[in-house]
Amino acid sequence: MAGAGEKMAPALSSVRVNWPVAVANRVMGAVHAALVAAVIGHRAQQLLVSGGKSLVVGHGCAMVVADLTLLFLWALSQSGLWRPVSRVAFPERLASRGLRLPGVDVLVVTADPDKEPALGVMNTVLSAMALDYPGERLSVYLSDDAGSPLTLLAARKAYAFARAWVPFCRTYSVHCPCPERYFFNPSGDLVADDAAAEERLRIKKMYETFKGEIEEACRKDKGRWTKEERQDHDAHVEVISNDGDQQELPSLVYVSREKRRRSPHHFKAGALNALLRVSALLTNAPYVLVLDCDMACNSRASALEAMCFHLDPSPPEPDKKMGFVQFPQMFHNLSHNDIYTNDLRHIFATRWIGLDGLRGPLLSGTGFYARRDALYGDTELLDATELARRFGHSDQLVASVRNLHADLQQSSKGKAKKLELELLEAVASCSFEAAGTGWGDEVGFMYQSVIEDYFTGYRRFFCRGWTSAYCYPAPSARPPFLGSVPTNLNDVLVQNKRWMSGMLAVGLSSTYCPLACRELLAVSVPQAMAIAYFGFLALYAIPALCYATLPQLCFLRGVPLFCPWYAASFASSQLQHLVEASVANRRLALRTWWNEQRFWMLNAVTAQLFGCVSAAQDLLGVAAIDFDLTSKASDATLYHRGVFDFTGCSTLLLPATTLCVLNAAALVGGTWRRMMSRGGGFSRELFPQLFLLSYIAALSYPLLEGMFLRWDPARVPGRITALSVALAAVLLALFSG
Ligand SMILES: O=c1ccn([C@@H]2O[C@H](COP(=O)(O)OP(=O)(O)O[C@H]3O[C@H](CO)[C@@H](O)[C@H](O)[C@H]3O)[C@@H](O)[C@H]2O)c(=O)[nH]1
Ligand SMILES: [Mn+2]
Repeated sequence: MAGAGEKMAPALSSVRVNWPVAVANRVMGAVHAALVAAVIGHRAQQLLVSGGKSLVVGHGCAMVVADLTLLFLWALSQSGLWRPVSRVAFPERLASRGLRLPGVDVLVVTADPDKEPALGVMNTVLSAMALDYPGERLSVYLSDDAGSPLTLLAARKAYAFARAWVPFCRTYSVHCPCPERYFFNPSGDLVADDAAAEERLRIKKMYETFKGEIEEACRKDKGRWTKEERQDHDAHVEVISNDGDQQELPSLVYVSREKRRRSPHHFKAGALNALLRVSALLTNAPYVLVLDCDMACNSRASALEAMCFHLDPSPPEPDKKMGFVQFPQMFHNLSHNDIYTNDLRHIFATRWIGLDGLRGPLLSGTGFYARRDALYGDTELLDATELARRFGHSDQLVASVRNLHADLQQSSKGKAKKLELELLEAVASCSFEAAGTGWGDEVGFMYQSVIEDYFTGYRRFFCRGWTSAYCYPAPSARPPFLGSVPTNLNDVLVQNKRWMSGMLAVGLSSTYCPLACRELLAVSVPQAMAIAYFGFLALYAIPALCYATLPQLCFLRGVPLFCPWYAASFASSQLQHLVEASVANRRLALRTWWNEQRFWMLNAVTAQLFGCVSAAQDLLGVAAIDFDLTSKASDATLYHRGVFDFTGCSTLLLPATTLCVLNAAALVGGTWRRMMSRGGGFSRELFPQLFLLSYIAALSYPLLEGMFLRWDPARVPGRITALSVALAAVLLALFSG
């Protein structure tokens, strides 16, 4: 701490706790906890006085399990609401500090030129090259897992275009570094004077030519490469830039690691680790920015902003050891009526802000600036033999690890060294890791989960005492990065299933369960809870299944299931949800609330349910979890009209459609039976069930409509509808008495 009177340099960032929201969250949390305790107490009492009547006991026990699971998940989720904060970075103060900016290696990953069109990937590459950062300290590495000549060709062309684009962005202080968006979707980023306008037109023409060429090449390339060729190819590294006359331009390096069908490639984490090694040999920057191929920079400021947190020697929380600075995932193709809740509001506009007030948000796969040495783990005291064992047998690589420590603080590395291509390709080969190195376990991005971001953030950073910061833009500021969301239901569910199974595999792992991780519990219990919450998220499938069957079957038989406390705890959980969504949207967010309720229910009995199944198979060693790539090229017309697009939906949707038919049938059948019964009408005790069934019917209307009222090609596939009706009929016949 500076003594009184001592002049302190202005801080590079500030942090403020949002107390009104924190207090509101805590009060609502306390009320909800009390109400749920009352529900569970009441249920237990009912079971005790039931005298062992088997029906009541059966239903009662299932509902207790459902409610305890809900309570467990809810309790874990609360730490992300406890202390929301907002941060501001002051990059303009960096210059006055006289700090040397460290090098940054940008790691961009792509895997499939059909699902990830080359033009989009190149826009991401170009946007990173145009970041507001000294060109000689910025390098962009593109990993192409398909080893596609098209992507390599596109990268060469992109570099040629960057020679005009990057200087243009710098000269005219362009805000949007992504050319496609700058030229065709400008948002307040047009240059004013004539000379600038002329230059803009010239660059735009160049961009159009570049775009035309890429699109033409894509057309020619379509279908030329088989899946087998993409899974089986040599390593290829090409330093596209690095010529003498372009000192100021960031270098661009194309890396296609070797892939062999027999050798596990560990998906994105494997690709990132190959990039870490190649970049260590060439530029060895102390910081890396990771970008998915569809997550383009939308502001040029993020690199300097991130450095405000990494470099500030007197941050507001001096004990923090900043491992990475995470920016939110935001998306350019969101619909106003976001029926698939693609904006991930729950994570990026709520939980991460809350976790930032504890020890920082979780690593989110893309849009983060991380310290290379933190990704490497503790290496400072290791001797040469141990370094070679962990990092692999490359003298140059081991030397780069050593150098990293020598000058982390002063390092301004960036210019690529001249190296033999064989050296670079050797570290990108399958055999390099296969030789029993620590990659994927002790070093780099971790392999044990397909959700490499979640797992790496947790094990590599938080367990080892590193913290993180969340750089969420002010409402008036440009989103720092913009990615793309899947636009049909099947893609969304497949993506969610991967997340759910990957996270649950960590949650259920006897070695890695966050609630049993001593290192983590020692630094922060709330953070362990938050990490565990995501690790167990898929378990929502269990209560969802109970709530989608038991109340329905009991309603048909006229058996009441809920006490009045249920209504109160249901209302309180809805209120919490509405407040969360409204705080995030800065207005009463009824539509967001409704869309999220609906998608939550749908997701629970599809992606989360199948996520549980694949995590269980993974644990038992029956089948490994796969990384199904998300398509970035699906038709978005229906999504933008707010209509569910069921194209391609498969068995993944079946539980949802079956349960929705069951619910509708129970609602109609149960009401009919009550009306026809002697004395007619409902007993008061059945009202909560009547309400629940009606609520579920309203939420699942798009499914019912997609099965029975739509005839367009994007309706629920006929065989899924037929199967659902048959399954629901069997369930009703078996259990409705
Ligand atoms: O074998 C692979 C598989 C994927 N990728 C790349 O990984 C990125 C993410 O894949 P995507 O299909 O877009 O997955 P998403 O579900 O959209 O990604 C989310 O979920 C991932 C974890 O499952 C995180 O890594 C991502 O950052 C996060 O945005 C893309 O650039 C892919 O090209 C590879 O390089 N190699
Ligand atoms: Mn993606």
